Amino acid sequence: MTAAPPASQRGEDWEAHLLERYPAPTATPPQKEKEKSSFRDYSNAEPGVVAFYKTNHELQTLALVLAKKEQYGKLALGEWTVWEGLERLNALVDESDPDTSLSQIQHAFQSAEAARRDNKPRWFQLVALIHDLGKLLFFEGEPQHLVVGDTFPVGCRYSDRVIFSEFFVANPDFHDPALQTVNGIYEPGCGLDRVHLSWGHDEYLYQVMKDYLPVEALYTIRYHSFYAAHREYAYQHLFNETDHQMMQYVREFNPYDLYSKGDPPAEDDPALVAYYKALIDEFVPGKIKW
Ligand SMILES: O[C@H]1[C@H](O)[C@@H](O)[C@H](O)[C@@H](O)[C@H]1O
Ligand SMILES: [Fe+2]
Ligand SMILES: [Fe+2]
Repeated sequence: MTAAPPASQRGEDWEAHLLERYPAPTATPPQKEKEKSSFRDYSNAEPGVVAFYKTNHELQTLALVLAKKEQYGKLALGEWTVWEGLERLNALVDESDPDTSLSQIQHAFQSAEAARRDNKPRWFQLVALIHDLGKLLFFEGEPQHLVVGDTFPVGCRYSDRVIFSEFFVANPDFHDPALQTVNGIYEPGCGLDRVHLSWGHDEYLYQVMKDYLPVEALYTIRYHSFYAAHREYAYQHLFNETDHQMMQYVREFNPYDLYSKGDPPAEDDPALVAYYKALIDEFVPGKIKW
């Protein structure tokens, strides 16, 4: 492997060298198709996954979500590059996820490589790489139930299409009639932008990336964990026209997030790293506020 030239001298030659040294993977591993139904099988989930959702559903109240939005919306944690963020994630294993016990940086590469293999646009590949980066809130001291897992609206009736919805009975909001009508504190058709989802890595990373990425990318990041909506078609009464259109991007992205968890982990290859560092620099160069 040739050592990377300094950033200022990396032109087309360097890119060409990378592509030659590290061509985009071509064939999708054939065994993946038949395994699709075995992902997100919560009925056979480990006790840790069930315990995670019990805590998550009990503690994520409207009041807590508003407080976390206020706290982290200031982006006052520090300044670092996206790559540094990815490196921070390396030590995290997601307790809510029945499908992977790899580190999050491996998941980031698997997802991004799957997108690259299918020749998805550059912004889509970047989303695949960084979509879970908000999980670094865990390293700022947040417990996993405020960082990972599926998201759901707070401030209105819980849908039974949210996984483990039986656990909502222990949430204080469940016993507040004003928060348990179909629309709750929202106007029908108000649009998801006005709806507060349970706090976690999606909303946080959306806030961090707001000024850097195209709207399709931001929307995908913000709602990728909202399975009740993008997979189960719940909460449509809160959607506006934009949501109906934009949710297609989330649905298009989902297989690259979910099914890539069955792919072999990426090799430790400097050219792979260089490819993704260049991709990051294209959209989010240098240090940004977190
Ligand atoms: O367990 C997973 C994991 O935490 C993902 O990052 C999140 O996006 C999914 O919605 C969740 O089910
Ligand atoms: Fe995620
Ligand atoms: Fe993910």
